[in-house]
Amino acid sequence: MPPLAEPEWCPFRRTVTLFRHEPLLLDCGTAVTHIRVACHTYGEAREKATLVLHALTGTSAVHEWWADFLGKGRPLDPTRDFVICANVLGGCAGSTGPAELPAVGGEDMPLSLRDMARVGRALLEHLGVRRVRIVGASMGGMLAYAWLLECPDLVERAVVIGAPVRHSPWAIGLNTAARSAIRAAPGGEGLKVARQIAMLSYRSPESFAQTQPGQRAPGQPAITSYLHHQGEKLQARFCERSYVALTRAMDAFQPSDTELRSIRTPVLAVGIRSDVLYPPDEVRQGAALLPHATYWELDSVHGHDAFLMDAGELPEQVSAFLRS
Ligand SMILES: CC(=O)SCCNC(=O)CCNC(=O)[C@H](O)C(C)(C)COP(=O)(O)OP(=O)(O)OC[C@H]1O[C@@H](n2cnc3c(N)ncnc32)[C@H](O)[C@@H]1OP(=O)(O)O
Ligand SMILES: N[C@@H](CCO)C(=O)O
Repeated sequence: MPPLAEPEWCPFRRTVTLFRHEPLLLDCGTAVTHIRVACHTYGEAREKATLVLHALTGTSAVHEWWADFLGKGRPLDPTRDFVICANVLGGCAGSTGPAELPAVGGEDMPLSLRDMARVGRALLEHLGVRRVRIVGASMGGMLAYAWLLECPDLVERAVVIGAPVRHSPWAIGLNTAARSAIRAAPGGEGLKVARQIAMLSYRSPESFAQTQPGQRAPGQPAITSYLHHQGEKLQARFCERSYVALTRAMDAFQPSDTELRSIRTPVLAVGIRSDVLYPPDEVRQGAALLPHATYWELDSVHGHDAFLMDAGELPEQVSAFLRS
């Protein structure tokens, strides 16, 4: 997606790239140095900030993918708040990626969501931020739970949208099939298939019945050319090694009930009525383990990706929770 023009309401937007030279111990037992973090900030720097945690293929450029949420009078309001979003460790949008980390056992270093939270803590220290409210969706929502476990001293409130407290066999299975496709056809073709599998889980039968009915060309169902197009789009903008690293980190995120019950921070957990990847009952039941979680459900037919494409009343709900 080409960069959008700088919005008028956001005079302080900038990109910061942090280099952390001190060693950081990762969950796999390896200490890494020279970690790079690419981030966008919106609004004037303050000690208290709102941290946005992006989804699997997202970037730190929130203004490019979450316009309903960022802006004056919106949940992420740079005229009132210091808003930060960083590309995750292991991503491919400016932060240190798998190819830049040492291999472990001949394979790319395994990364965890807690490792990503630790890198985030270093970023906040660099920016002079002492307290955050966090908002994450999808992988970013799981990462929010990792923050609550890893950095409870920093987080005041958390909004978790369309995300489970741990990855289910169903979600791991989908990722397993995606990684098998990448392994079977490295170099880009497998990543396209991985995206096709993922897109089926990001929407819903009803969504596709509405948006992709009939044929695109004689003999070609619309959904078929749609999935091919989505595969091509991801292959053009994403790295297969990051895809493997990030999906592995999500699959490995398995906090115990006891750990989740120890979270004292107020949480708003949002389920999406038609989400087949993380069904709303799973989101609600997981959040119920937390002593201070409330649940709200977004009524959309468009499945998991509704937080990006059919947010409805979600921005108002998030604003109300963050400001309460
Ligand atoms: C909290 C977070 O961090 S979320 C992270 C944000 N994620 C990202 O920014 C990256 C991920 N982005 C996305 O997943 C997407 O941009 C979404 C979900 C926001 C929207 O998906 P889109 O692909 O833009 O929308 P949609 O599903 O309607 O598809 C539209 C595209 O498919 C094409 N298309 C639609 N139907 C068909 C068809 N039958 N055959 C071929 N092409 C088709 C359209 O022409 C359009 O193409 P273009 O994007 O090249 O212009
Ligand atoms: N469609 C979004 C959400 C996936 O969880 C993405 O590609 O990152």
